[in-house]
Amino acid sequence: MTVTYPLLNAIDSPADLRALDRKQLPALAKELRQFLIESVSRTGGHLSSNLGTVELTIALHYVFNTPDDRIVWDVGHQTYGHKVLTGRRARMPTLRKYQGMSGFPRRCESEYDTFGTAHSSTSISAALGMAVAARNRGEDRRAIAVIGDGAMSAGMAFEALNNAGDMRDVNLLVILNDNEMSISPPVGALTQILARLMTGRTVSAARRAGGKMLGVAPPMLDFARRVEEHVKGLVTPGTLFEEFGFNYIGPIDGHDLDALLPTLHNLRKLDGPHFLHVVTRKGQGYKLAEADPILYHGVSTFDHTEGIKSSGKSGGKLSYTQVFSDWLCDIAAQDKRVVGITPAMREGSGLVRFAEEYPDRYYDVGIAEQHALTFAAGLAADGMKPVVAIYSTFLQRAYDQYIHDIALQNLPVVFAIDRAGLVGADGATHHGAYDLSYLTCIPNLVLMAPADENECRQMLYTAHCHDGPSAVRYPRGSGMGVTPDKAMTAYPIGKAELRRSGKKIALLAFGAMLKPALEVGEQLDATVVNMRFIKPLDSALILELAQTHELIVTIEENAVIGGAGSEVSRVLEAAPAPVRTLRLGLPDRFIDHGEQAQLLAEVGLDAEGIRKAITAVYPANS
Ligand SMILES: Cc1ncc(C[n+]2csc(CCOP(=O)(O)OP(=O)(O)O)c2C)c(N)n1
Ligand SMILES: CC(=O)[C@@H](O)[C@H](O)COP(=O)(O)O
Ligand SMILES: [Mg+2]
Repeated sequence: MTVTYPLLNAIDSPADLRALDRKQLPALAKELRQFLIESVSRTGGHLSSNLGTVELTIALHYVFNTPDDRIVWDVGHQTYGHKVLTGRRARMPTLRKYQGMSGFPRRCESEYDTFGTAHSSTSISAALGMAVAARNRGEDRRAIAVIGDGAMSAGMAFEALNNAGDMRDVNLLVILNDNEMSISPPVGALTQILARLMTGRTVSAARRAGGKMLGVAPPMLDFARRVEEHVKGLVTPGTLFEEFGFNYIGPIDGHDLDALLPTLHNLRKLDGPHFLHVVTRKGQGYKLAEADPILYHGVSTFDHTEGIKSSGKSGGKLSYTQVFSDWLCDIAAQDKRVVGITPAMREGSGLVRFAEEYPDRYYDVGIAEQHALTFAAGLAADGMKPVVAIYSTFLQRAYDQYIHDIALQNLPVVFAIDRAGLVGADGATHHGAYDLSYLTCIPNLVLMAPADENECRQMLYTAHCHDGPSAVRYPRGSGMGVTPDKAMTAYPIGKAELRRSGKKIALLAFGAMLKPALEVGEQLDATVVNMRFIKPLDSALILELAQTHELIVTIEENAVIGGAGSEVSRVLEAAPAPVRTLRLGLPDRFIDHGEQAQLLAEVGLDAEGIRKAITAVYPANS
């Protein structure tokens, strides 16, 4: 059955939307929701968050004069409706595809994408900047931050609230999109405060208590009422946000246009900082996503009439994440000191099984990477063996905590760094492109990159055995398909593995780059080394190869600037005679979204690209 979208197909900009009669908006919402289900089921992407913000997106573009009024979408994974309504409906089939539309707002993509997001909790800071710019230039426009309850748990959001609440003459609207859900089940005290408000448990409990006292003398009843008001004042987030200097409104139903439109119209006329609390359901309008918003948070292509089939191993191979998941449970069984920590990425980082088997040793700290690391440092300082499971890109947010709280104190924290290298569809904001550069320069770290799934398991064990900070960085998805050995054996620290002996050229491969390096090594009859350790490097082997080869090539899926190759060059300074080097890695530019294989080919890190780069500087068989 072909679905038609008469209202949606007539909207090429918010001006077209604003020309509609408001009575047409519920029908538009129905069309937009169905369009998103159809489109995202064909391309993959973020689904349940987008379904939960259909009415809010329509209401915002209907009431506010976008793009003059600025909307900043926190995380930005919920902006597919925004993109459709701002002239990009026809581009939805290219969503997150190579050279197609981004899955997040991007300033270069549209004037309606006022700020690039994807890492969470930046929207209030950015919107405040825009609001101050408007005030300083005497422009009458509004800045609106739309932030989820998960993103609200990050310290940066409160830093911005604290700063904004002090600026009475700035027109800023913060909209909390509260669906009681992050990617994993909600955690933290803020969740409790919001939940209490929304269910009204505390207030109605006080009211019931008051009711029971109906039979008693009026003074007591009055006292009960005062208790209720006091309790309500204490627990409502309105108090929390009003203490920050905001005028708190809500909670209102974020799917009810009859509530959203008048509220936003009124707020548009008010000056100063305001905080609107809307309640939505993640996955709204698609029963399967409503029932499991986490499963439908980020989806691959699927048949939306049947829903997602259970996601097992990809193509029969274990993913690196699954290797980590199994290892963590195995090491936890052996060592009671082991605890697992995630900053709100239980599913993505592979902690679901650990959370089920070791609930009292599992910590989801919310979207709070900085806190996650120093929390781990505190645990390690007092004899525990914390394992922080974290995406490479999100580790960037906790860089000083890594240096100041863990490395400087030489504390035994294990980092399981997932999504290292090019991640694919999420693009430039999510590639794990820099961890080898930003970690190698810090003292006290043992830093490893596995060539396959078995090495991943053994390296995690090596990290566990090391008495100091240690990290294993591995890519998104599966590896060579090598089944991990059940037995866990620690590698000798700083020792590489010679995989092929050849002539003249030596290829030093880091991590998953071993696979293409072996292919090229065969073609060029080159020596191939599985380096295993980025820190400490196997300097003895490097210097030995320098004396028997004419060209040393390093290959890493990390920025070539400051990466593993730079460290090899530094070791070669001690070589008795100079040797030619060639460093291959990610170029000094941001890499957009696409399939991982497409992106590796684009940057010349597939076998063909590596071979071409070598023969360009060192003609084959010369
Ligand atoms: C700094 C950072 N850490 C982790 C993530 C991964 N992440 C993407 S969406 C999300 C949950 C966001 O929850 P919420 O703000 O409530 O939005 P919802 O998905 O519920 O609409 C997380 C943790 C991120 N994007 N940025
Ligand atoms: C929006 C966000 O940051 C996460 O949803 C991220 O897209 C998850 O990435 P993976 O799909 O690699 O787990
Ligand atoms: Mg949420």
